[in-house]
Amino acid sequence: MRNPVLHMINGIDKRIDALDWASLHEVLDVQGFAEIPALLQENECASLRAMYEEEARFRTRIDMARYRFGIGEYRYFQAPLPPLIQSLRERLYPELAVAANRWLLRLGKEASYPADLQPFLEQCHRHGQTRPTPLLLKYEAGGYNCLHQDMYGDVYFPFQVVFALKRRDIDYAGGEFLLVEQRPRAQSRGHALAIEQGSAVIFPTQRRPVSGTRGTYQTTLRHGVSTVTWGTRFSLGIIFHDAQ
Ligand SMILES: O=C(O)CCC(=O)C(=O)O
Ligand SMILES: [Fe+2]
Repeated sequence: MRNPVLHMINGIDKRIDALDWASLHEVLDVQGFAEIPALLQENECASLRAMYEEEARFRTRIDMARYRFGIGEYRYFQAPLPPLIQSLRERLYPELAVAANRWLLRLGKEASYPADLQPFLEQCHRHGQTRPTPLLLKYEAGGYNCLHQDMYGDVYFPFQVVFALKRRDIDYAGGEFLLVEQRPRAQSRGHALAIEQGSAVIFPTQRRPVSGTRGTYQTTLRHGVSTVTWGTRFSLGIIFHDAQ
């Protein structure tokens, strides 16, 4: 177990390095998604929530009902990203790129994801995807997010990460993070994840490889949020590919 005092004083970079990545990789390979326990501190969650009201930080605001995406609102940050979010994106990327390349190999494909975020973003930029995608989401009672995928152009990274920024059953109830896995020629399987404040889920953007008796096949995943029954739920989405 990590020393809780060290955990408090260490910056986010050190906290990410100190995660049990061996077990996260194993869990990702076996079940396709993995929970990261308490990575953000309470004051960090509070400061991220407070940013929501600072209009100048965002490039786009989406009223989900308008597009029939659900009920709630989200805002995409504009460049330059706040340092905490930049660090999360930069520091989570390299481990997830290792997993992404391992998944390509399992499918008999060549490893193609650069080891670091910057060259990956340059690939996005060459495809006209230049707008940053990290976002804050806010749902009031009655809010929800329909099952969806977040691809914003030809280039996309196969993992994304979502952080809960409010306390379950104290600040809000319901609002589980949903993942539905569509299996070829079989019924879909759903997962409802109750994420604690400061914790996160790593999940596949689009597909994941599954090893079967006749080799490796792929399932398709969609994610969303179940109805918030009371209170306000805030979350932070870290998407690694930029948008068109
Ligand atoms: O609010 C949530 O937990 C869902 C976030 C989401 O859709 C995303 O990060 O792409
Ligand atoms: Fe999403």
